[in-house]
Amino acid sequence: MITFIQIPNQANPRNLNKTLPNLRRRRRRMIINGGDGRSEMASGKNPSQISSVLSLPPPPPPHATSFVAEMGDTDGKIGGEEKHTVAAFDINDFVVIKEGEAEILMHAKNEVFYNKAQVNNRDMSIAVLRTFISKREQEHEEMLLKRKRAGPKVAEEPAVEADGVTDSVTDNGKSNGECEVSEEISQDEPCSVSEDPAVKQDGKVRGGLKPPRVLEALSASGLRAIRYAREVDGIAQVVALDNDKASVEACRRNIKFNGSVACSKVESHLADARVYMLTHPKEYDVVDLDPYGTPSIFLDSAVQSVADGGILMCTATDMAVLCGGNGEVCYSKYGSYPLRGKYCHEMALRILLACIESHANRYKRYIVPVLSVQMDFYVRVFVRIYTSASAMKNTPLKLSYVYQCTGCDSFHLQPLGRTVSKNSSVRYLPGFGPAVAQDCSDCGKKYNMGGPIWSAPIHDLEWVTSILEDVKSMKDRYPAFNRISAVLTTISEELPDVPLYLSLHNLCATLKCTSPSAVIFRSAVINAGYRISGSHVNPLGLKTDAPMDVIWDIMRCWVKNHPVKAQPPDQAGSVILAKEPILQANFARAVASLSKAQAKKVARFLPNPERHWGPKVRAGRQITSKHVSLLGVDAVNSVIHNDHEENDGPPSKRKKTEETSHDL
Ligand SMILES: C[S@@+](CC[C@H](N)C(=O)[O-])C[C@H]1O[C@@H](n2cnc3c(N)ncnc32)[C@H](O)[C@@H]1O
Ligand SMILES: [Zn+2]
Repeated sequence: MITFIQIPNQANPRNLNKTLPNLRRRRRRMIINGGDGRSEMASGKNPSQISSVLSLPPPPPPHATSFVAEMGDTDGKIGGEEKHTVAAFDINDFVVIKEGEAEILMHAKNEVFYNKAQVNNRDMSIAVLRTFISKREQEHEEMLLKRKRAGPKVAEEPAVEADGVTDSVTDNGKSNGECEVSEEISQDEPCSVSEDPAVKQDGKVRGGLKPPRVLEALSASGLRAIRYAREVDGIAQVVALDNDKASVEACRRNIKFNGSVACSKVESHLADARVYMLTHPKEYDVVDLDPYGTPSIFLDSAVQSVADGGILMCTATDMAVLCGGNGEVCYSKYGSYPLRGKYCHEMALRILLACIESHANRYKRYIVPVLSVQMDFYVRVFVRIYTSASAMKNTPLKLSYVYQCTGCDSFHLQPLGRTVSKNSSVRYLPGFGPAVAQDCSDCGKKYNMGGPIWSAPIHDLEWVTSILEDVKSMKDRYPAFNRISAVLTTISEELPDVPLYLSLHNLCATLKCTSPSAVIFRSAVINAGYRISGSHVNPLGLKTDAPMDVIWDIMRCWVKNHPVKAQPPDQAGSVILAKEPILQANFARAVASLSKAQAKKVARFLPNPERHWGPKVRAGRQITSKHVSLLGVDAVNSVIHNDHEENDGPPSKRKKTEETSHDL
């Protein structure tokens, strides 16, 4: 049985109309090719299913019942020359999964990792990649202008990048997925990679700037790599690695299945990503790490493989580790101690950033985060990487330890370093400490100390605005449009310089009082002269620059009007309430107590689109009852009892999920 599964576009079902011209074009190609085109195989094997998804009349019957791909050997050699073959396979063993413009073949045995829920992750990455490409061009143009202004000598220099490659490319007049060479790629020809990685598809002249090369270091089925190649204009090449033979075979099959643009741009190699990245220093403008669980073992080589000004995109799904489930494990992997505060998901992002910075610093490099997202069951950060021994000295200013009270959850940050400026010179010194007394000044209990975390901004708000605008301008091209635009909207309103957030519910739990509404609490903070915003990480999270004693004073004033039952005197809440407030809180509604998005009723947080929207166990692993903590009782039962309708992947193929079972 062959099945065609399409990830629905949450934004607009009309997006299917966009697919029609492509399909018609492909169908034409199928006829030219004698009915053996790749995408048509699916329609050929099950015309009614394909047609029902795409509302087309049934395609002509195929004359082939199996698809045999000739793609060279899989000896793991790295380099573009070797022939890639995949053994003959029977199309009947596969289902076709469509996400964005990519279609991948998933084998019934499901030996290769695929998680539908990661569509949010892939869409967000595509959005960042598009913005990266346009910002990079903008920066290059500004640099050329600067050179020109600097004087004729410099201006006359050719627009050549550090490694001396220039390019001037002409348009082939076709967009991704519409390349005329479709007919030329016959099944017995190997997928070829563009000889010149500088060749661009969109034909824009970029004044000597090479189009970017992307490394998808942990590629599994190649879905992500293929989406990058087909959906993002201006990419020169995507190299997809995996150290698993079945994944590389699947990736090569999928590259071929996706037609000429994928074939000309995506290369797949069997390789240990760590070795590959180490041996390709500063070669990739974009490096994407999307591992099972922790990325920690890949970071040292990844930061070396990114070109100057390039971008590293990195996922971590070991949230239990990053959120303090096992502090010592987190320390061994990331070099930071996590705390189990309500803000732990943001702390996870900041631990990952601090860890990447620390690896970058080893090579006189440093990071600039452009977007850092906690979504679904993982964190994903997008950081640019630069080399500068002097800029690197600023790192301790961007890191802090966190003191968190064991009684009332008040938290305080202590930066690792500080600077003293005298005339034009700057001295770098250790931070002053301790930032807090031995016992909590609010409730008298001890502090736990965590970190160091990245305490500088985790997003570049100009980037966030550009990404959001770009996403909105092509909403039909993002299957997860609703979700990613909601996340980006919330991020765009976050206070950029406040590292962690408070939980209003947690404050009230400490005092055992009823909760003011978020609007009333936000008004009191604003009326006291401080700033406050939401957090994309938690709908109940509140970021503010008001110090903890002001926050507690506001709550003391609230409790005066909303009294609580008497509690034992040694409890943190009782100690806090025993003090008279210094500040008299004003709860009158402040104009800015609702964010712009809230005022306009723009979606900021969305529920998961369906059940079991979560991580998966490692490819090929059998789901057993021990995965309950990761996947939930329903999901495990549905797999154990073969209840395929409950599953969000291909029937009986849900055996692959993440090893990180224990990680959530
Ligand atoms: C979570 S999956 C990647 C999913 C993929 N990025 C996507 O979006 O669908 C992780 C992949 O990393 C591969 N992998 C694990 N360790 C590796 C290593 N040292 N080098 C290369 N690949 C590795 C695994 O075989 C697996 O296919
Ligand atoms: Zn306390």
